Amino acid sequence: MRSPQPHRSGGDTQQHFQSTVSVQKLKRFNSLILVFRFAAFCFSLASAVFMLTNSRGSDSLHWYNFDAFRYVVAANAIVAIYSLFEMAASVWEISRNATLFPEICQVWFDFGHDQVFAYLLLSANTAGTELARTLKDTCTDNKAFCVQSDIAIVLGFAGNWTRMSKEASNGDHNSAAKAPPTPSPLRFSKFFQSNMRILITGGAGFIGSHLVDRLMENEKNEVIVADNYFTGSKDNLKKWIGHPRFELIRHDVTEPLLVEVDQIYHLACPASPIFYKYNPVKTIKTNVIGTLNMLGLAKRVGARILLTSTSEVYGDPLIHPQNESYWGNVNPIGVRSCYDEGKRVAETLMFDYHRQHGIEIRIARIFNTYGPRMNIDDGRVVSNFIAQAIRNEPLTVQAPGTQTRSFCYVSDMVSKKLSGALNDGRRFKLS
Ligand SMILES: O=c1ccn([C@@H]2O[C@H](COP(=O)(O)OP(=O)(O)O[C@H]3OC[C@@H](O)[C@H](O)[C@H]3O)[C@@H](O)[C@H]2O)c(=O)[nH]1
Repeated sequence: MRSPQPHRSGGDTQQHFQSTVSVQKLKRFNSLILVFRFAAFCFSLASAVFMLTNSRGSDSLHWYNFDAFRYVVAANAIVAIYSLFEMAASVWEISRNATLFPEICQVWFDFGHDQVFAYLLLSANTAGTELARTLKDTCTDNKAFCVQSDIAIVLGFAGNWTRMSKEASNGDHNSAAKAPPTPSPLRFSKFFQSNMRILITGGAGFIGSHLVDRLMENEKNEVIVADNYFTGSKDNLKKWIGHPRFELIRHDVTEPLLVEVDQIYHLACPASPIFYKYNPVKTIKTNVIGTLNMLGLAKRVGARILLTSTSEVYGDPLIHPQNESYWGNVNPIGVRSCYDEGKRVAETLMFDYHRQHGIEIRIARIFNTYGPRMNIDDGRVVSNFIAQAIRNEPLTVQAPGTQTRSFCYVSDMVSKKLSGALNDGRRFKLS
């Protein structure tokens, strides 16, 4: 089971995007497990107690004179005690939104061992049933333990059934997410502390270059920028060119990229309407094939990956402000669809790679960002207004004139939201 990182800070109460199973989903799932564990506990305990408290019957025979019945008591008592421990673990997990063990052990703890206990109960209760059947003819009122044994066996089978049902519920959860791919062995070396190698696609662009500046401040970071310079520019990165921890590659993300990195910030895509509408087919390719290529890379090298998505995944939203549970109102055939739908597919790919291959993902839906290094002819409203104001021209307000936007200054976007997003397990919201 892939689970969210324990909330170390415990204080992040915002609604978020996140890389893994949502906290609510985890809570629901752990609650379901708790119910199964409680049921198994009740049935097994009742079965064992039924046998142990059996003191009726004055004849010389008693249940403990028969191996099979002793086996029934022992198996049910073991399962009851173990279920008690499991229930305590469940309660702890639900209260902390966390899992008790590392991922691999957790899968075993949640499901793997259920079969062992289920078969223990099954074999014990089957043996008990066989014996009860043999004794049937000889069972009289004086041998009331036979009846109680039957009831205990039935309860034991019920315990077995709950364990098997819990195991069956694993299917859905297993598909929720796989364990992430293993990062490079150097990550865990005691002797060699490599730098964090970070790939930024679209790193020569407006937001990307600010992200480079921010990540280069940390001397433990090596930054590789891949950009095809369609809307980005080497000028944005000139202070880093030649720096030993920096590398700039002219590369189009629609082609595969073979690099060894620990983190990927996938920003590559024109973001301004006039640029993404210029070559819509290319825009879709960048979003779909480019994201596939980056996810393939993340899978191969075990890197975490962040996709910068957009507020445009909401299309022409019908609710304001948009929260993450809103799925949007998007025109699939409009002139902006290449970008809107492209980013939506990119988000889908991110989550499918996460669920299918365990890739650790982050998605940032960026709203309207402005600041230094924005192209003067970027076409977005802030740069347009500033350019028009400088030229003493009237400001153009496009129809209908009632539209609203959430604006964010680029350094806030980068320092508060993007740059740390791949370093911890916390989730985050962008607006
Ligand atoms: O000169 C202008 C330019 C734009 N506008 C209006 O201002 C609003 C904002 O438009 P912008 O072109 O700045 O861009 P948008 O907010 O639609 O999307 C932009 O910001 C969010 C990002 O995720 C997107 O990638 C980016 O396209 C629109 O309603 C637009 O019609 C004007 O009124 N005048």
